Parts: sequence; structure tokens; C-alpha cells
Amino acid sequence: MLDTATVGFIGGGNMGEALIRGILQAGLLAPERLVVFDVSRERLEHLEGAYGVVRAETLSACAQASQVIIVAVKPQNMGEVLESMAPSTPHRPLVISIAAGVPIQTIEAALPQGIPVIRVMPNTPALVQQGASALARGTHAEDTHMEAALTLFRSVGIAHELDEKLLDAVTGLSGSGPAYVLHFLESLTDGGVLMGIPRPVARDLVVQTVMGTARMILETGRHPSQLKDMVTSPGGTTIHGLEVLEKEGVRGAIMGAVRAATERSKALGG
Ligand SMILES: NC(=O)C1=CN([C@@H]2O[C@H](COP(=O)(O)OP(=O)(O)OC[C@H]3O[C@@H](n4cnc5c(N)ncnc54)[C@H](OP(=O)(O)O)[C@@H]3O)[C@@H](O)[C@H]2O)C=CC1
Ligand SMILES: O=C(O)[C@@H]1CCC=N1
Repeated sequence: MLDTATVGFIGGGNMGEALIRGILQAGLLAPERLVVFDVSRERLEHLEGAYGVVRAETLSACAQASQVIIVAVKPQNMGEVLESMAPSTPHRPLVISIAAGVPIQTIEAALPQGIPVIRVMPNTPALVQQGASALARGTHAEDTHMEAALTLFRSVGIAHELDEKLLDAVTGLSGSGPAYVLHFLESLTDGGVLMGIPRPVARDLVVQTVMGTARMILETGRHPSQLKDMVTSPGGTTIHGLEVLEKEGVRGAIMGAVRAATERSKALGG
């Protein structure tokens, strides 16, 4: 269904822009096939100017022009957006929500009966086609709808179909995950600076170390523990660093962060 579809974005903030940019860079759709509506005129002007996408003057115009509608507003704005959108969906578009925590049932109940809905949890590395998304289908979403949604999100990274009950956990893991990785990356860089390395060099070394380590997992298929053991010489430097991380409870702290974010996602759904 994507071959001829116009894809509408309601909400063109951080995540909306990451998807727009990623989809265009991947060459999946031409800019004239992307229509955007945002309450912020500034955002609309930015998106139109930066990417050449079509700007809709109203939410209804965006919905009416689109066979696939990606709703990318904050969970708190979902109620008003769905209410405004409902009368503009007689053409039965596929509605894709990326809002954290908002259950499919809530979205379906706010729209006319029979509208296909897919709930997705993407993440910001979609901006550079390195996103990670999980998708769950609603009552009326058929295989063609899921295939179209998977094609969209796979154009900007990897995507898995999952049962909806796991989407809050995905939100806590890979949805919020880039922030944890950036926090770690920033701390590691500060560690280098603390030891006297100029910041730009420390940043470069850290980014390459994180990227190289992730690629090593993917390309060797080995367990992270095995790869960690390769770095860790008996009585050497690494084991002394690891001892500090274990004493400070970093592993438990990271697991706790995923749990806290998952619980927050559940709470956002009401
Ligand atoms: N950021 C992330 O890493 C991720 C976010 N998400 C989800 O994506 C959604 C968007 O998040 P994010 O992009 O970070 O949020 P942003 O606040 O950056 O973007 C939302 C945009 O929608 C606009 N908006 C608000 N109300 C309306 C409306 N009624 N109609 C049209 N546009 C409206 C906002 O304008 P204004 O600012 O003026 O209100 C803003 O420009 C959220 O539901 C979030 O849970 C999912 C995965 C990752
Ligand atoms: O922080 C948030 O609520 C959103 C959802 C996942 C990432 N950012």
C-alpha cells in the first residue's frame, strides 16, 4: 500500500523529524509524498524548508490527504488530536501512533469503527537510519497494513512485530535507550578529560569505541561476556575498571532505569 500512499505526520517534533529525515535519506518516499501538520508554525516552516515536505494548514487537511497517518505528538496531546482527526478518516487510512504508553484500544475507541491502527515504539537514531522499532497491530490492522508499517520503519533501521503487551518495555529499553547510551558516552568522555585527554579527542575515541563494540557484537555474533573477556587481561587495567563499575552497582542501575521507564510508559497510558 506504500507504493501510492501519501504519508501524513501529525506532530513534527523530535521524533517526527527523525522519521521524516530518515525516510527521505533512505529514498523510500519522495518529499512530495510526505505531508506534515504541527501546531507550531515554526516547526512547519523548518520542516518544509529543510526537507521539502508538504505542509498542511490544518490537522484535517493532513489527515484527509494521507493514506497512512503517523501520529507523533506527546501522549498528553493524543486525546485532542484523535478527536480532531476522527471526522477526517472516512477513507479509512492506516493510523500509526508512536506515542509512549497510549494503548491501541484507546486509539481505536477514539476513531470511527474499523480504522486500522498500528502502535509503534521507534527511537531517535532513525534520524540516521539506525533506528530500532517495535510494532504492534490493532484489531483491524491486516497483513498489508503491518507490511507497510514495517517497510516504513525498516527504511530507518530495524523493526520487529511484537505483542502490544511488550511495548511499554520496549519504550523503557530502546525508546529511551539512546538517552542512556548518550549518558554513558558523555560520562566516559568526561573520564577521559579527567585523565587529561583533550575533549574533542576523548569524544572521538569514545564514539568509535561504542560504535566499534556494537559492530563487533553484530559481526561476530559472540556473547558480550566473551568479547568482554577478550579485553580483560588477568591483573590488567580493565579488570580494575570493571571492579569499580560492579562496586558502584552500574549494572543494577541500568536495569533499574529500564524498569522505571517501562513503568512510566504504562502510567502515561492511564
Ligand atoms: N523523542 C523520542 O526519543 C521518542 C518519542 N516517542 C514518542 O513520540 C511522540 C512525540 O515525541 P517528541 O517528538 O519527542 O515530542 P515533541 O514535543 O518534540 O514533538 C511533538 C510536536 O507535536 C506538536 N503538537 C502538539 N499538539 C499538536 C496538535 N494538536 N497537532 C499537531 N501537532 C501538535 C508539538 O508542538 P508544541 O511543542 O508547540 O506543543 C511538537 O512540535 C511522543 O508521543 C513520544 O512518546 C517515541 C519514541 C522515541
Ligand atoms: O521520554 C519519552 O517519554 C519518550 C518516549 C521514548 C523516548 N522518549
